[in-house]
Amino acid sequence: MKVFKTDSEVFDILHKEFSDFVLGTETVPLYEASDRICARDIEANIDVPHFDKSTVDGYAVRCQKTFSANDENPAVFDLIGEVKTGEIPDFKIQEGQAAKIFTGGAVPEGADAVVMLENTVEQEGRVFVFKPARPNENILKKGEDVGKGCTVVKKYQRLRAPQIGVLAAVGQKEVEVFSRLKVGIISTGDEIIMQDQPLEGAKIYDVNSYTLYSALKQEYAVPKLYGIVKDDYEALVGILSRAVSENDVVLISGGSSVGTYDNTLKAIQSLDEAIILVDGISIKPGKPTIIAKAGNKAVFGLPGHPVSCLFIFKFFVKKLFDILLHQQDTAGGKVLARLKSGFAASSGRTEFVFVKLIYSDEILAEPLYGKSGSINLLNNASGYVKIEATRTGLKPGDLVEVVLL
Ligand SMILES: Nc1nc2c(c(=O)[nH]1)N[C@H]1C(S)=C(S)[C@@H](COP(=O)(O)OP(=O)(O)OC[C@H]3O[C@@H](n4cnc5c(N)ncnc54)[C@H](O)[C@@H]3O)O[C@H]1N2
Ligand code: MOO
Repeated sequence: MKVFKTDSEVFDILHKEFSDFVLGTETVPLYEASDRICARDIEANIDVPHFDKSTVDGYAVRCQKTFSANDENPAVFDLIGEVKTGEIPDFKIQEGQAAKIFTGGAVPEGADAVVMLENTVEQEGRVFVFKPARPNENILKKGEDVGKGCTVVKKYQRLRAPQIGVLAAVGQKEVEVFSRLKVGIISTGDEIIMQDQPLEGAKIYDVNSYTLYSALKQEYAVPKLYGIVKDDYEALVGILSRAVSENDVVLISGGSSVGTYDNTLKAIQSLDEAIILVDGISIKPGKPTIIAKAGNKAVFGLPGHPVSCLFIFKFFVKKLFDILLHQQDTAGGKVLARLKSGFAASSGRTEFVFVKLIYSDEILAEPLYGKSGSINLLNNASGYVKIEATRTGLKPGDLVEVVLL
């Protein structure tokens, strides 16, 4: 008899088999690098700032003379010049001297503080300072933001606005990132048709190509459609081999359960260096899922039912992506919610129940009932609740963890 794997066994297999996957890299302009994954540690090759920088408009001085300054007894300085923003001053500040400076200007040598304009009065070549200033006050020291030689962005780090900002600050115009995963999508089944074909007999429109394509667009992936393949072993082998040669991961939906089982499984087995890692998972929905490795490529035989297909994508394919891309778990956020009504779970498998969240005084989770064939179930769902195989169900009022979709 066929032995079904548990969900945690499948996670372990994915880790074991795909952790050493080698990702390609490419160099992209920094403007285009948003959300990309950095391909190497990047060290700053300059200090930021690379000069002592004033953070205010005011006067650069040696601050000791200001220590006892107050409204009645200002410290008095001789104004000896003005710092042009963007230029390193060609003069030095001595005891008792001040130079006018603007925000972002380079603090002249000899000065150890900048007093804010608001705390001073300038009169006939002299500057009166009415408040004490501390050493380094209003100065961003050379290298204080980023020190030369320090790692600013790490390999596998996701580049968001702050990381892009720091790379811009150290003078990078482009950055080496990991290439997006190439993912092929194949739908199978004699009954599946494209939306521009007439809806005759018991044909149905292809949903899985669309849901998978759309879900992949939100991932670190480039989806490629290979169309609908009839229940024909030779045709499937042909398209599957091409898809595997052109992609890192291939997703075939349909034909994975017992009826047409042989086609998908056999087609995968026919691939060069194919190893079937998983053939059936003890979960609901998604039991008839196949996972295989062909060389260093991953192939998924996903259940045909649109809900099961998309759920397996979210639960296992996304997990594989996290492993390939060395990312922490990027599955949805979680919220605690109180069950609005109970439900029975009797399959003997780990069950995932879709729920709609209702935000009132507390967050309520309303279970959604429907079969895995009904895509509108997912359309109405906010997330899902996991029920371990050992449980027989959940009661109204139970506190549950909802993984958001
Ligand atoms: N005797 C058994 N029958 C079934 C079992 C079982 O264990 N024993 N498992 C059921 C479960 S659970 C699922 S899930 C489905 C999975 O079946 P397949 O992966 O073989 O998929 P198909 O039979 O090809 O299709 C199932 C269903 O989904 C529709 N479908 C398929 N592809 C698409 C698509 N691209 N877009 C929209 N809808 C699609 C297809 O027309 C079928 O209605 O098997 C159960 N049966
Ligand atoms: O796995 Mo099926 O997805 O339970 O409907």
